[in-house]
Amino acid sequence: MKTIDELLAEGVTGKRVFVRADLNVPLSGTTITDDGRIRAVQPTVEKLAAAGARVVVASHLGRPKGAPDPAFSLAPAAARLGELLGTGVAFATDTVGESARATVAALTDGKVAVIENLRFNAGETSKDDAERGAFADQLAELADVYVGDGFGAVHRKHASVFDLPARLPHAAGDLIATEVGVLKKLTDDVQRPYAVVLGGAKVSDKLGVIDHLLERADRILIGGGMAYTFLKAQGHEVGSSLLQEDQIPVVLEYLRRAEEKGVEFVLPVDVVVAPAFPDLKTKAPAHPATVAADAMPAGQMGLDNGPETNKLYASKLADAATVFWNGPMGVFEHPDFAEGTRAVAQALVDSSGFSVVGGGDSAAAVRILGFDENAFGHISTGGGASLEYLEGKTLPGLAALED
Ligand SMILES: Nc1ncnc2c1ncn2[C@@H]1O[C@H](COP(=O)(O)OP(=O)(O)OP(=O)(O)O)[C@@H](O)[C@H]1O
Ligand SMILES: O=C(O)[C@H](O)COP(=O)(O)O
Repeated sequence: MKTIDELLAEGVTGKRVFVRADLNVPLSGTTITDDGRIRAVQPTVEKLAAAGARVVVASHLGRPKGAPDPAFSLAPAAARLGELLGTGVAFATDTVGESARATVAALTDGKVAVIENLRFNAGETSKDDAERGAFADQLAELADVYVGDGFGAVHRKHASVFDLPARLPHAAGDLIATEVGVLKKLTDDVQRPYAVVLGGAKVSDKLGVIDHLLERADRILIGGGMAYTFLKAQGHEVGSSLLQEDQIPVVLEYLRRAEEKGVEFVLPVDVVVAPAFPDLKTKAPAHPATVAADAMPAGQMGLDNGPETNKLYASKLADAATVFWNGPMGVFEHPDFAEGTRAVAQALVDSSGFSVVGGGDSAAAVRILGFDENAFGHISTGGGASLEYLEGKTLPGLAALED
């Protein structure tokens, strides 16, 4: 992969450089609750601007349905990037339309523009090569050079991640270089015991990584929304908790293989439940109750690990030489369900092993809960992306940058 410094050495002054970032930040309305992913791409944008490039920053945000949706506008992220750069940024209210073309045409050397959410266009995420390609062609008209630096999205075979770099001279940004450098350590030369903590809400996306981890990890700790498919598979009531019912045979097989291979597979022994998903805007009291994991009342929703689980997980992480953690242990955005996530973060801070925290919300969680970023070995901007990297999968957004 060409590095950004090699690209700069070739000269970018006056060139339009398209930076595919991952500005998929957590929002409460239009307020950014954690700007970590914006700060993570800032050095690449600054380097390019300082070298006189006309920088066009693009990203997805959330999962809109291929059409404009104000709830998923990138405007707040663009404004924050402008503040961080100290120069402001121009903002195009569409992605490849009149506003984008005019905004990019008006850029002068060293200035930065952000275009609207890539996923407002069906072509971005289309499974049809031709549809994706057609959208990539439109994006390519906005730029002379492509820089891939949205590590959090490199596992997506999307137009801006995979098809666009094939159409333009390309390089990898500094964030991608750093992320890949750290994750390589976990695949090439992992120090043992190696513990992996998995949680979060993208259960169907992430269950598959366990197949690979059973060959690599010494301990696998499950929490968050992922736990309930396992508890259900063991025959327990899970009420209205997040559940991937069709994956029950798969997770039963994981449990069987873990036993056969001597991989310690740890599930919650108690959970915090509530009658409904909490209101994250008002943070109104959610009426939580702690119950044993094998005695969840029907009609209740599991929203966090319980205190006994927190102690158990801390003990399993205390002597780990390496820990990879993706996915919050509960709905940490609400104070009634933040303890499980806090407990895992604290266990990593207390342990002397090397810890990697990966994922948009996981990384946001440790910062929002007040932990010092430097207390962790590495905070990755990629959740699904880092898991798929660890699985050894070919990541479309990295493959597209190689040549
Ligand atoms: N028991 C649960 N039920 C429902 N949602 C949960 C539960 N536990 C955690 N979550 C939610 O999971 C979300 C984060 O999950 P996700 O899988 O997106 O992790 P991530 O760190 O953002 O990774 P990625 O970068 O791949 O998105 C949080 O918003 C949190 O509220
Ligand atoms: O948050 C993430 O993991 C990345 O921004 C990718 O988002 P996606 O899972 O919606 O593709």
